[in-house]
Amino acid sequence: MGIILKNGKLLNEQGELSVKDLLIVENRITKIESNIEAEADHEVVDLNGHFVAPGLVDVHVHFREPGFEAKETIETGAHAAVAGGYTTVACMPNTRPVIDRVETVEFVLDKAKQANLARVLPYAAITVRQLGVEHTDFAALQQAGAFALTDDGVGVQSTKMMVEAMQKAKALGMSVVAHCEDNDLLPPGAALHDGVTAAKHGLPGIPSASEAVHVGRDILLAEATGVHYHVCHISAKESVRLVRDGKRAGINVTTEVTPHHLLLCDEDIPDSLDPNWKMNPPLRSREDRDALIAGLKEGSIDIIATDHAPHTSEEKAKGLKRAPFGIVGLETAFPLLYTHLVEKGVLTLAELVDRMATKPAELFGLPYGKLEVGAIADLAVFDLTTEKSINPDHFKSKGKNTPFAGWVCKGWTVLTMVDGKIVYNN
Ligand SMILES: NC(=O)N[C@@H](CC(=O)O)C(=O)O
Ligand SMILES: [Zn+2]
Ligand SMILES: [Zn+2]
Repeated sequence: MGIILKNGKLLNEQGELSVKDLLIVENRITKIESNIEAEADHEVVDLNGHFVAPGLVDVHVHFREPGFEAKETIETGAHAAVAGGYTTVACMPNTRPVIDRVETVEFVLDKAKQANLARVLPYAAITVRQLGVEHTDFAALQQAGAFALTDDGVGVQSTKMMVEAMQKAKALGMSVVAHCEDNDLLPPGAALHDGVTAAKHGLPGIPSASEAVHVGRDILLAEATGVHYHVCHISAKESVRLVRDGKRAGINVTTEVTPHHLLLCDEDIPDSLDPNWKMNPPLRSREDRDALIAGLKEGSIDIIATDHAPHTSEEKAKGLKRAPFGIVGLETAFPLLYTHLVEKGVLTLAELVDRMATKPAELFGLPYGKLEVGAIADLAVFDLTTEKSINPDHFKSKGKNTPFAGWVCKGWTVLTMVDGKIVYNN
């Protein structure tokens, strides 16, 4: 019994690639060797020298179910995940109803089980209906299987609500994950960063301080409460500076950055102001983008998360001001980052895998993200040589909203395995 994955290229301790076979028995990797002899009851899959990585882990996706199934369902989202090499994703609670009660957590877990593709771990909201007024029942939500606590989609405006959430979360050993945005600093109708592109088009802008003020506040509250505090989709250089300083002070703060904030800046937004370039937080300045890359490289920024935010084409056709914020990311993250960071020498392949699989699992105490004997068999195989351009029509996701259409990349998923079962085979 078992599956032999033959002729895969794996990273060794020195960060070099070497050809190996893997034996998977039930849901574990039981052997990684140069040549594993197949026995009669082994299924053999030839990987043709493609790159084998631990399955990617994304702690920030929006799967829209319940309530917004036209944008995405848990099944289509999970399909997009495995098509992108992701084996575990954590989905955000800004659904309708909000994931703020036990029944909704159970609903998501149930749908994920039915889809039987990626592992889908639901966040629970910090506040009822994400209105920022009353805490949810953290203990009950944790018991039901909530991954962590967040009001992603909106910032927790009240300092009192945030500090008390941190105190309760700390007592339960839960992480607090924050969309950092101070609404007092937002001009009405702002869709772009308060920078050159907004100015060029005479538009109001979203200032970096609207993010950084919350990052700073919450790091101080994390210090006071001792909770694990994680910053969502960091975008501004000021925020990176605050996280770096917090880490130096020994505070338990971690953060994620998206592929789009690493690869794009506001100067890249086309004059058409296509709403596929509208997301929250917005693409900031070139300097901000450079600070994010440096932060990721040095470890001030811990991990990469996509903030996969599908919306319908109708919604995105409403023009910059009226279209919703958000872009999809699951099916393009690895090819984009492999091509534009690894091939250009900004990150090593080992660093990319660390930031997309190993570290995200580690930060949240998940038993995944490692490719070694004894590990749970969650893995992804990528083709690092064939070039293909990004075509949203080919996405498994219902969301086609991406600014990366037409970008030519390497690093496309060949095969994804979750818990010892092949769930995607291209
Ligand atoms: N990132 C976005 O632009 N949009 C997200 C919300 C969020 O992540 O804050 C969404 O739910 O669409
Ligand atoms: Zn957010
Ligand atoms: Zn989000």
